[in-house]
Amino acid sequence: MTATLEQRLDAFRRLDDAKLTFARRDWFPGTSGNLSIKIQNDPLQFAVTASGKDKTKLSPEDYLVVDQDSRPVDETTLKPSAETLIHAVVYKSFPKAGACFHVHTVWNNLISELYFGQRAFSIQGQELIKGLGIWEENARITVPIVENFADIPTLATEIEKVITPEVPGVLIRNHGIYTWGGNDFEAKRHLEAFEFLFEYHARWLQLRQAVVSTTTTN
Ligand SMILES: CSC[C@@H](O)[C@@H](O)C(=O)COP(=O)(O)O
Ligand SMILES: [Zn+2]
Repeated sequence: MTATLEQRLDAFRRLDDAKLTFARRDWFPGTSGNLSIKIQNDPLQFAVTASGKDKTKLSPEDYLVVDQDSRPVDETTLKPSAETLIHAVVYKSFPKAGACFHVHTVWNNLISELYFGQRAFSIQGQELIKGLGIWEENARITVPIVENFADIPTLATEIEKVITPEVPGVLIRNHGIYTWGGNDFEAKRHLEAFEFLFEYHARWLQLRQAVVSTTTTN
């Protein structure tokens, strides 16, 4: 069964909302980023951003529906995001995922490079970890980091190997983050929580260094 017009329009409208919210935060520099919302599981179909668009704007040609092989369901001149395979990996790995968002920010890039040696970034005891749906006291989360392979099937395979249901995100080295959730509301909350944690940690390292330098020079 294929997605109905009503389901498509609902997914496109939700993508518009998420896209404009993230665009206001400058989370799509240089046309980077891609977003998807799942329409159905069996067979898998999801709405995804078209490749190379200015994601700070709305147009009638912003999204298309693709299948489990990341191929357009309808005849169209639009090209799905170059990274559609990664969205497909997320939906196939976690059938409860309903939306998947990808952004490039300075903070997620800095953290991905700083901790690439460990292939993971861990943080503990931050209130915003609850924004990831993890409510345990003094929780510690670990976000995997993969190499930024130019070959997207390779990148998608590497991501498939490291993503877990416990932490809804993966960093790509010097590239960006993929995060997901049960629906667009949850995926947005996860993305905001991750970005807060990355920025907090990077700024904390800077401030700590500044304090150490002042105390050692005085
Ligand atoms: C223009 S830099 C970003 C791209 O290389 C890619 O990483 C990206 O996020 C957007 O690709 P797109 O094909 O528009 O979905
Ligand atoms: Zn990207």
